[in-house]
Amino acid sequence: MAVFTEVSEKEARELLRQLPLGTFQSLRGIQGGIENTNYFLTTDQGEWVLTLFERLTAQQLPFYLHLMKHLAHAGIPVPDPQANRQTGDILLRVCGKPAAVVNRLRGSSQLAPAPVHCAAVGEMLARMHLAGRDFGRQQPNLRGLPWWNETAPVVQPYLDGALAELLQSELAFQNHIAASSAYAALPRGPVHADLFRDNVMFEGEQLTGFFDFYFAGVDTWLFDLAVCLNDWCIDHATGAHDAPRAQAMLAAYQRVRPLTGAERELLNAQLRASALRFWISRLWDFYLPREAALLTPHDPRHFERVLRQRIAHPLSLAA
Ligand SMILES: Nc1ncnc2c1ncn2[C@@H]1O[C@H](COP(=O)(O)OP(=O)(O)O)[C@@H](O)[C@H]1O
Ligand SMILES: N[C@@H](CCOP(=O)(O)O)C(=O)O
Repeated sequence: MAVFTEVSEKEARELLRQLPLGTFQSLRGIQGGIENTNYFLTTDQGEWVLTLFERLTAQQLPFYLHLMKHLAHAGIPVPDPQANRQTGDILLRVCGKPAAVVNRLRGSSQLAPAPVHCAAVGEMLARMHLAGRDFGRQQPNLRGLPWWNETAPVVQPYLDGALAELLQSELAFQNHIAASSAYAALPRGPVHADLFRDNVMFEGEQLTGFFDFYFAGVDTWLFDLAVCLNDWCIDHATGAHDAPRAQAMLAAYQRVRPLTGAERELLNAQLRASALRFWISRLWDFYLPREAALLTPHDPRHFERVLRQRIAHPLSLAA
């Protein structure tokens, strides 16, 4: 769980004076998440989520917050950042840190998804990709290939020989893929880039929202789909793909936006890329942790297993 910065009731009341969200009732630190400080903030008008950004800067944040606003206005169920009543700003400041207040989504995470949940995620993901096409701002995926190249040498000294070798060889493979003409042909746009089970809300089988856009960026749509397939459609104990869930997600995605030839060709390379991305970030969080009042780091070995599975058993696409 993560509360890196303690927010007092006084500071919350002060914040609410800037926002048209009613009067303070309660503030509660949220368990879960590893990047930012999150609180549930309740007023007489409803429930909100207050996020203090711990790593992201005031230069990076407008992309995420305006993307959420853009998608919310396009009818995609995502949290809508609330604006300062006087300045209209959606990037706020709390305890000296950049901050945002968004509406609290209904529902809860579906941590044991069935094919029907994977299909709902696939369909909404494709709708979100299409809705992002006319978003005007640009910011790369900050956890993309340049960050992997920069961070792998930092974590490598902590790994034994076989693991270091896997890291190096996969990174070399991904650099090779990124230089290919098929990769250049992949459709791109704003992507979520971290749409794991814990970043989607469901009420029963109904998807009620995508949230936590703070790893979003412009990247290939296929990478975003690969992130989802590697989390929603695997057996968590082994990392192996679960065919009914994977096919449900792929079919639902493609009913909205069929994959191009280049995407079909590179699906497995991007599944490996997504496993590598989260393996590196988990190694980084594990071996170079930050201080937090409430924090449970994620297990890096999980994505090492997922990567090995993706290399050994490519996923086949139905014709
Ligand atoms: N808009 C929201 N609506 C409802 N719950 C939310 C919302 N944003 C965050 N949460 C809750 O807070 C938890 C942590 O948020 P998350 O964005 O995943 O943190 P982090 O940015 O640190 O990864 C989520 O698991 C969820 O329970
Ligand atoms: N989903 C990533 C880590 C990012 O954490 P989140 O709580 O912001 O989704 C992982 O599982 O490694």
